[in-house]
Amino acid sequence: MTDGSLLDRALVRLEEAASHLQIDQDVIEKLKYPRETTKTRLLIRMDDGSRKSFLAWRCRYDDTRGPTKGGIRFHPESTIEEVETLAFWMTFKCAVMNLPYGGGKGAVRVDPHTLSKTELERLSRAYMQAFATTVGPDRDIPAPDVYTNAMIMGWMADEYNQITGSVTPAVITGKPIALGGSLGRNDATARGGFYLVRHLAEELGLAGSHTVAIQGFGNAGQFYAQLAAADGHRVVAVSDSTGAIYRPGGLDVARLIAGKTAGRRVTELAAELGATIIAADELIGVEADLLVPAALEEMITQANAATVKARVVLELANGPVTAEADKILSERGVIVLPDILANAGGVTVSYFEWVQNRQGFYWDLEEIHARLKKMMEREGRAVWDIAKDRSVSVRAAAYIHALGRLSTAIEAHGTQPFFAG
Ligand SMILES: NC(=O)C1=CN([C@@H]2O[C@H](COP(=O)(O)OP(=O)(O)OC[C@H]3O[C@@H](n4cnc5c(N)ncnc54)[C@H](O)[C@@H]3O)[C@@H](O)[C@H]2O)C=CC1
Ligand SMILES: O=C(O)CCC(=O)C(=O)O
Repeated sequence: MTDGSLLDRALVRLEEAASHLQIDQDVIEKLKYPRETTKTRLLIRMDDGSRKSFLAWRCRYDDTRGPTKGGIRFHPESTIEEVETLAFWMTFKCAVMNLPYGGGKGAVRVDPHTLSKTELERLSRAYMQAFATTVGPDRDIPAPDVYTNAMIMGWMADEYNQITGSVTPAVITGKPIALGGSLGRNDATARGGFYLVRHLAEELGLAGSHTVAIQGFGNAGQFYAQLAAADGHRVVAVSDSTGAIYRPGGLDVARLIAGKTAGRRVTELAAELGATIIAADELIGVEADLLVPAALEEMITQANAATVKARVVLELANGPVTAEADKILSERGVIVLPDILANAGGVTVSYFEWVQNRQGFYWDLEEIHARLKKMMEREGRAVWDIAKDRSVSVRAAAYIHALGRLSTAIEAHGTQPFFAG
């Protein structure tokens, strides 16, 4: 952990990108602060009849390029600062991909694993009751993030419809297919990263079969493992919040996923998969060509960056590499494909879901995959070219790419006052 808040540390990337562009200072001033963050307490009835309250937030960081968009996280350590930083990253992610959105994010401070299904449903519905006037298909569109999923999005969509007396599927994305969810949203985050790596494989030195280590084995991590294994690569290490396992010859991904789906920890699967249990942090330094952080922020830091052996880091998580770690990795020739590009497949297919909801006409899976691939390749190539032309990191290039679009939009809005919360 380094100085300043998580948002201060994230803003370093904005300042770096700004130094490469002729940007009006007003643009930077606008992007340095969240436009609006609402905090509330959700009071829900527990199954034993008691009442319990949970802190909850929704941040609309910047809506210059369109309604704010971003997931809702349920995590015991969520903070307002984390929500605002995640919303800042969403602002840049949507701009990198040229999606017609600004950035937002939400969270509830809760460990959802301690709740029964009915308590979880009451909490999800309470979140939507609290933020029903914040969200809206033209205002702010939530989606899943850590420890939330399609079922929770379905409850929230249903609650919104009951409150407004309408059927408005475009208010939230990542819904169950039966409620207007899009085909292909489930694996979109991983698939976007997978398309990016495949497109840049030659440049990254990853052409042909390679080995992969994945930190975090949830939505993003599991689907990445599945896609990589199906493409002939070896997944040699994975971790979850309780530990990590390693097998240089490759793990049986199908059995791993089946085990996790049955509620087991990765370490509980080690023996039957012929894998060794290693310390969670050791996963960062295992022998693998590609390291995929797919858990939480600030996992690769000054303290462990020098142990990374991979030649490429694909950030499926948001903010997994600190600025100090970035520097160490860059000095060691490790290429980092940054979160605002690498994990943008999720929000891109969320955008497709919103478009389909609004037009009332649904695409087949081939069309979703083809559109996602095209967009990841187009924006990925543009970012890569900026990195080469300007001799900057891929992260700096992604911020430059996004900031160009954001500043054009902010300037096009003119001198109207804006309000920062
Ligand atoms: N789900 C989505 O569509 C998107 C997710 N992301 C980001 O991807 C990351 C993962 O999100 P999801 O896969 O959706 O969450 P998830 O809730 O499905 O899975 C999270 C996984 O991380 C593991 N984990 C938690 N703490 C850990 C730790 N300290 N060490 C190792 N593993 C740990 C959990 O055990 C779980 O396996 C987050 O940073 C999220 O913001 C980014 C874009 C879209
Ligand atoms: O799918 C979305 O709208 C947002 C996903 C998200 O929260 C993220 O990309 O971090």
